[in-house]
Amino acid sequence: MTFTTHFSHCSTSCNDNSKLFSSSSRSSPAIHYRFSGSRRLCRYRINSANGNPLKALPSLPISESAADYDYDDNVETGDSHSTLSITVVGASGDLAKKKIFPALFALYYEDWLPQNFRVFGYARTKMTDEELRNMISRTLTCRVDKREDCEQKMNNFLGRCFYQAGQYSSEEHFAELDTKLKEKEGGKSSNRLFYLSIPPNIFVDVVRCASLRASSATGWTRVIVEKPFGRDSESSAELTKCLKQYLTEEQIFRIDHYLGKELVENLSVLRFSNRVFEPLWSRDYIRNVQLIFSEDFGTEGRGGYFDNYGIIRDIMQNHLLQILTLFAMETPVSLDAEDIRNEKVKVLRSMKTLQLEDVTLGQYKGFSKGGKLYPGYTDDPTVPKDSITPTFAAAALFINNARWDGVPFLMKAGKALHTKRVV
Ligand SMILES: NC(=O)C1=CN([C@@H]2O[C@H](COP(=O)(O)OP(=O)(O)OC[C@H]3O[C@@H](n4cnc5c(N)ncnc54)[C@H](OP(=O)(O)O)[C@@H]3O)[C@@H](O)[C@H]2O)C=CC1
Ligand SMILES: O=C1O[C@H](COP(=O)(O)O)[C@@H](O)[C@H](O)[C@H]1O
Repeated sequence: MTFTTHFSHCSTSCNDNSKLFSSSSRSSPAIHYRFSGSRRLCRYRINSANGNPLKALPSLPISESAADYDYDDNVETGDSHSTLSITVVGASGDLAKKKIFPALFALYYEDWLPQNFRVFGYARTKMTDEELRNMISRTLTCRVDKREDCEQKMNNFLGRCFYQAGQYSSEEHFAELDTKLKEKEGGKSSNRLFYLSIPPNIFVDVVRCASLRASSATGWTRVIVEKPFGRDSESSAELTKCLKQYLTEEQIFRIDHYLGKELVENLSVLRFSNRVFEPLWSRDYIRNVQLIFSEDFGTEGRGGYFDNYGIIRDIMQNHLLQILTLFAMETPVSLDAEDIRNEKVKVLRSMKTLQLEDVTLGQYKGFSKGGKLYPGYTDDPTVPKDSITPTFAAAALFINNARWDGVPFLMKAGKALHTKRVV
């Protein structure tokens, strides 16, 4: 039997970050999960009723004038005495546009955010508040089965979005951000969340500037860090060391959004709660395991990040490796995060070091089809013309343990391929 894993497209969800928006500080762990001023407990998983991704409704028409939005400037937004300020650092980028702003809106739409929240975009690109709102409004969607008030909710959400331009290594610019945050927080006790939607090589600069000049003096400050966590084990260790100069471990939330995908989440349940599968889950019945990530679009302006990392660091080392370890691990003592992590580490330690002859690399070239021109990787203006960064990689990995000895785990990942699918 060949085991090929099918992954559905992403549902909006976070990993085990249940503490992310909670109002508790480290000294009061007992009240984790409850939003300040919120009516409900914080679960913040935003699947539609049938568990499928939130479906798109027509986007809000692009607003020409600021008057279209329900502005929130210093308006009392609830009865709570505290506020939540979410700053998306790298707000002009791909991840922010495609996933973070839509996910924040989904949280708001579903009533999972505290009453007094605001969203701030921060990046080097010059933008006004209105331009940020117009950019965000193009990506907002509502659930199909709950369309009521969708447009109104979008307007309300957009009215709570603000923008501050600045450099990532400038303490002065983060002090300006702090002034803006304070102005909108209106003297209330404030919790602050910084979402680092930027290339990892600038994480430390941002954390330094944000913690020295823009952290909350009256509530908690937390930071979400996106994969990849460094370029190699040395830079990853260095990154952790640097982050810890400014933050405690409890303030850092590392994200790999593939762990929030439905099938990935269900993998352990399928395996460990189903007695049919467990005896078949080994070299005796599985000839090979294939993990395939295929996108039908290229970098499209993301060269600033992608070209320094390439497809192995962008997809394989994190998303696909996480799935591989979940697939291959032994039964954990419990489904607690720490027990699962321990089993995953054992798989990684049993893996044979990857040999160069077991890897194939490639880079997509431009071509034309049916009169349409498809640009190559180095045609992207954000990519250096002489780049040799791989956009495609295939590798055969082996796990030297009793269960998987001799079974190849075939990983393939590529951008600008024929189809979009993760299999
Ligand atoms: N895109 C996606 O779907 C996903 C991305 N991620 C992760 O999110 C992070 C950001 O990715 P993504 O948004 O795609 O990347 P982008 O290339 O879109 O970069 C985000 C923003 O960072 C700034 N930036 C880009 N390159 C540089 C650079 N070399 N130096 C300083 N600033 C730079 C730019 O803002 P400005 O010029 O305005 O300052 C840009 O808009 C990465 O760690 C990635 O792994 C994780 C999951 C999914
Ligand atoms: O982490 C990343 O993931 C996206 C693909 O995510 P998906 O949820 O849309 O499958 C990828 O495009 C991007 O290069 C990478 O940084």
